Amino acid sequence: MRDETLTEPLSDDPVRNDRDDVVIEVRGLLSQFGERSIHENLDLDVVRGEVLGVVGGSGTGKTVLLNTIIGLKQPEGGSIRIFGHDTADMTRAQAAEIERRTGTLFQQGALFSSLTVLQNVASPLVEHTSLSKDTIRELSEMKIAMVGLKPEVHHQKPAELSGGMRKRVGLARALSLDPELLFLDEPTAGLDPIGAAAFDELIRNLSDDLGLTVFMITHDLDSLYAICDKVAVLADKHVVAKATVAELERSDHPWIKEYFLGPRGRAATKAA
Ligand SMILES: Nc1ncnc2c1ncn2[C@@H]1O[C@H](COP(=O)(O)OP(=O)(O)OP(=O)(O)O)[C@@H](O)[C@H]1O
Repeated sequence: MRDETLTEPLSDDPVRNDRDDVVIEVRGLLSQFGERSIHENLDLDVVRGEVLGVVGGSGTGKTVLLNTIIGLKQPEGGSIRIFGHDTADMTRAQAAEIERRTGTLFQQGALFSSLTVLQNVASPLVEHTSLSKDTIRELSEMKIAMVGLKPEVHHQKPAELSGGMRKRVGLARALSLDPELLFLDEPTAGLDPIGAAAFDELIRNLSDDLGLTVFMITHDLDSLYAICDKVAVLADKHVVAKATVAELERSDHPWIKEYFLGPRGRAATKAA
């Protein structure tokens, strides 16, 4: 159960929205590996058009939550609805439709090392559409330009690129099917502060321009302040709060307090 004291300083209902523009609805989620539970009774709503930051201590289950929402891990209990479809009860066609409407940037980029940048970005289009080769190439080139990469990279392999460029290629691939919903697992991890700020700005602009809903796991406080509309906090095996950073700064939860009001949190507040 959520700590009721936490709901006090936060807006309306911090975790559940009960609104019809909910894109992801998680209810009573139970996630386990063997006997060990990672999530218990976890509720979360992600609302259309919001950039949601997902934070929590190391090992609290942020990546497991993402993997469970996108269907890479089956939940042991509870329910998950994406675009109104219950993920436990979908036809293959519905699952394919959801895959087409979502894009994911995994923590390590998960690029195919033997393929060029262009081939990597094109791969979801090859898999999910019957477009001609020329159209796929043109669309992929557009996505590569959209994430701020030059045409010179088209024929390079991932290993020839910097970490920041690889992240951008991963983002271009995640955007290749024009998703409505984007999952990002620590997109700025491993980037220098300037590269991270540029990547943050890119995500915010994409969200604003394309109306994307973004689910972004991050440890990067600067990203939370710079681009997130709301932040969901994972602790004690569930989402203990979902609120704006300003609201979370007033929370009494010990982990949230330490996170936002500790030295790094204060530095990020000043910089924001
Ligand atoms: N395939 C697996 N088998 C067993 N345990 C797993 C597996 N995947 C994750 N776990 C465990 O689930 C817990 C949550 O892992 P997860 O990667 O979701 O944490 P996280 O919050 O994303 O952490 P970090 O911030 O360090 O990336 C960890 O204790 C991890 O060891």
